[in-house]
Amino acid sequence: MWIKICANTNLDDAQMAAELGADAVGFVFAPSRRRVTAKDVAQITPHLPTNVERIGVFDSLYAEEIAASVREAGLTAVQLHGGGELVLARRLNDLFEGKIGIIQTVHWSVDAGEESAKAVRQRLNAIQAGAVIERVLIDSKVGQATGGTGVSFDWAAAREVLQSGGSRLKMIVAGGLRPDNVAKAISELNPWGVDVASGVEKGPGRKDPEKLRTFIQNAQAAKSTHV
Ligand SMILES: O=C(O)c1ccccc1NCC(=O)[C@H](O)[C@H](O)COP(=O)(O)O
Repeated sequence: MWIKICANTNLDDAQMAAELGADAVGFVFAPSRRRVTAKDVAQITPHLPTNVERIGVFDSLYAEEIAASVREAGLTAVQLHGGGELVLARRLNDLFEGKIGIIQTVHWSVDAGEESAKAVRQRLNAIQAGAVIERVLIDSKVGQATGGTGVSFDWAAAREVLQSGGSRLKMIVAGGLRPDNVAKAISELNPWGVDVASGVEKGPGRKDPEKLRTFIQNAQAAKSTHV
């Protein structure tokens, strides 16, 4: 199970996540209480183990702007968290000659009922047909808030959508995950990976060591049949 610990704001938290077994650490460049700058992240990334992915979360729709932050901050992957037409992913792929990881966020609107399932299914089909993005992160949208909400979407409604709509994509589940529910999310949705921000914090932008340890242990121990 691939595990991303997101919304890091300081070196101690990012190093702790890596030491406890996270596969990736995330930094939020989108508007957020946990927002960081490329300059901040450039002070952190050189001190992380090279096998840990360093992922920037962007809502920008401008590839050149994102690329400048990637270079300055020493990132290995981007999470496209804004509207994200495939043209943006293609442009980034070209700019980095395929040597950048690209994760596309697809939002599940928790207020939209059955329309959410339909919208996510359409989005997954389009992404799969575009053949430029390999990994998709499904996150909750709550009102206008698109990340770090601490709210989970309807896993029962999502199960069939995620397993059929985009079966060649690597699915990452986010939104309201915590140490006590991550195993249930994995058993219900059988994702390729999981992602968490607020569920392992003691306050915005500050990780809680015990929550982090338990989250990673529980995610690693959960059975997933994803291949
Ligand atoms: O974490 C944020 O504050 C944030 C704000 C705005 C856009 C994205 C943001 N985070 C991106 C992530 O990938 C989070 O891990 C994801 O939204 C899950 O957050 P949470 O529900 O708090 O675990």
